[in-house]
Amino acid sequence: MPRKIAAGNWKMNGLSDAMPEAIAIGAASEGLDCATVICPPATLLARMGDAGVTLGGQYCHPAGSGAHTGDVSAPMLADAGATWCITGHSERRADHRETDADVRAQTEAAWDAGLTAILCIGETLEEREAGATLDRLMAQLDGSVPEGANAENTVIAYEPVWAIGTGKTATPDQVAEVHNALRERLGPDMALLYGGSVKAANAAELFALANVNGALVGGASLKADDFVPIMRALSES
Ligand SMILES: O=C(CO)COP(=O)(O)O
Repeated sequence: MPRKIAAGNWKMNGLSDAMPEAIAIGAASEGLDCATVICPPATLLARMGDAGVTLGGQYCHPAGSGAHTGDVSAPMLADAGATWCITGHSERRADHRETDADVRAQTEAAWDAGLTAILCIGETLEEREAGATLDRLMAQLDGSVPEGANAENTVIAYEPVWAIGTGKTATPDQVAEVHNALRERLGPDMALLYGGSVKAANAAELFALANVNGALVGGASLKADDFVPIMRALSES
């Protein structure tokens, strides 16, 4: 059985006054039948160690250290308290021109530092409208999932690019079609998360789908009042 995971991606949001949100999320996560992971900006990782929530990075450089100004490595994330790391988020693929090969190298670096990777894939609206969704996703898996990926070291997040931050959640049918194909491809044990405008109002119907094992949540993970109902819906699913 795949594990259930409610993951929050805070993206480039969060100053030190966000600590009470993390603490409230950590407190609410106790006793739930799912894992809760918050991926804050790197600047908050170390100080969120006491919040009682599992932590992840949002990206890691393929190298462990070196002359890479402004970057953060997987060992640094682990040193700051992270045990997870997002790789291949579409915003990084777009903003930083990260390729599948880059994502693959980052994922290997995350594993080497003992981090579990949340590896993201997703199609653009153009690709969906061209009927190329599954081909695109399978190509991303081919290119970015390293040899040796398993249910312990890797979670796959399906995030349609057109559903991120737009309020346009994929329909349950659209999510089911993709997740069923991912399940067939990746085997019975790997956790498959959906991401893209997940909120309390749509979480339960997404988690009711057979091959949805959780969510990677952006905007609705920033406040405990928004995220905790999503965590609870997953726990109860
Ligand atoms: O990109 C996402 C999570 O990684 C989804 O973001 P939103 O939940 O804000 O749409």
